[in-house]
Amino acid sequence: MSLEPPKGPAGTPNLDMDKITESGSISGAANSLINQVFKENPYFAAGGGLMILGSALALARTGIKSGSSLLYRQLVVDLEIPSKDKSYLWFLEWMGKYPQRSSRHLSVETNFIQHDNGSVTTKFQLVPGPGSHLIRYKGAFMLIKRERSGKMIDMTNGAPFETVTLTTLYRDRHLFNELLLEAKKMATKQNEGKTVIYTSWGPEWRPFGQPKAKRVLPSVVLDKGIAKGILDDVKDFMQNGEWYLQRGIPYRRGYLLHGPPGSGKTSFIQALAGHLDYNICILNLAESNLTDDRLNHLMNNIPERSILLLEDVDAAFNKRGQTDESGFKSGVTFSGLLNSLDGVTSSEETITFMTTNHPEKLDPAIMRPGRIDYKQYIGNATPYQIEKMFMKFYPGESELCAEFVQKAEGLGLDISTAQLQGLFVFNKNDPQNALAMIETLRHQNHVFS
Ligand SMILES: Nc1ncnc2c1ncn2[C@@H]1O[C@H](COP(=O)(O)OP(=O)(O)OP(=O)(O)O)[C@@H](O)[C@H]1O
Repeated sequence: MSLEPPKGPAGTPNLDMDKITESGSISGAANSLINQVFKENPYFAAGGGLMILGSALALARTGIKSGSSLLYRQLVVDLEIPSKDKSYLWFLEWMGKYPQRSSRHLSVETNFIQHDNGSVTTKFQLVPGPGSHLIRYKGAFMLIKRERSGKMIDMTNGAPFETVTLTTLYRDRHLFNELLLEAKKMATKQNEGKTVIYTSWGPEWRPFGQPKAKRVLPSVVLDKGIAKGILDDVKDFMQNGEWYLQRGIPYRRGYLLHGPPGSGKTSFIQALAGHLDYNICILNLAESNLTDDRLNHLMNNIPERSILLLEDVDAAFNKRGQTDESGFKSGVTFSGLLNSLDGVTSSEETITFMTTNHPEKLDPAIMRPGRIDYKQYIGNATPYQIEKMFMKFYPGESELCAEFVQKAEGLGLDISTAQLQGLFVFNKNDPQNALAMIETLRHQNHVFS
């Protein structure tokens, strides 16, 4: 049987037809069909064929693309760390110190480091800049891409949003966790023996400068028994989480330290945080741009192991929109503060310290247990404190100390411990002169010069 090739539209004989044999195989039939469709078909010849070919190619390309992306997804795995996440800075710092990396784009981060003796040095750290970087971690290759979003800006600080994407083979995905833990450990180690001070930055907490060397508790001299009383209470609270849980009581405790300026309220809370190995989140309620919403958000998102310190808590008791003598206008309302205090719900314990120079301005509603559970007056220097502070500055000078205390009492001095410290700092190595200058302290706002 022979397959008679169909003639083309123009009646021209097809060259391929010559190759068709008498045997009439199936392949011959297919060829003939192809010829029919592609070569002798008038639509195909008129360009329709090109269209089909084009579409077929496009389809094939899409197929290859999605096939390869499917393969990519099967073989590799990405981890995205947005700049809003806590581990973002840890990772950059870790990467800055990681030896096996090939980074061509670097960014500088300048930090000031406070040493135990109080001196400060500057440290420049080169961290991977925006772009791609390749590292080898525990035998696996990882592609690190740091990208800045051109459009999105963090409204709180004007900085562009960034992300770091880590890509590695699927089988090595467990290394992500190990890497992040290592980065966290490195960051925590740097803060060992130090107190991190957080301040509010828009709606979030950010470390304020470098972690500070811990202030030891005895360096803050309070009147007899005060420091011990607070410390015992905090410790007792921290050891009784189970007790609170079993009774369904929110696991939080509020402390109010009130008294004149410069009596050591803030210093004591910082030293207490250091003693308990806690960090501290400081919020000043007199801040003009602090609103109820921001306060609520901040109080519900305190970094772990941190004491919350609300300074000038009386600011919330001014009527909304009212400005004080210094022109401050607080956006935090009384009900906003109460709601935030009541709303703090954390599985961890929440320790809130509040300070004020004007306890008389506080509404009694804040004294309800759960808001303020422990109230302590921290006043001006008592003879007990004067003696302790003198001996702290001039060890071994007990005779001069007794004279100093007697003179202070005789003068009826009502001065803050900060003023006393000022006199001793001015006469660093001269207790005799400190004694001679004691009268200057009678003028409350005296500046030593
Ligand atoms: N009792 C104290 N013992 C040791 N240092 C003190 C004491 N009181 C004040 N100082 C020193 O005085 C300075 C101011 O103290 P601090 O800020 O703690 O006072 P404050 O009571 O919180 O004041 P304010 O009410 O104005 O916030 C600090 O340098 C601190 O070291």
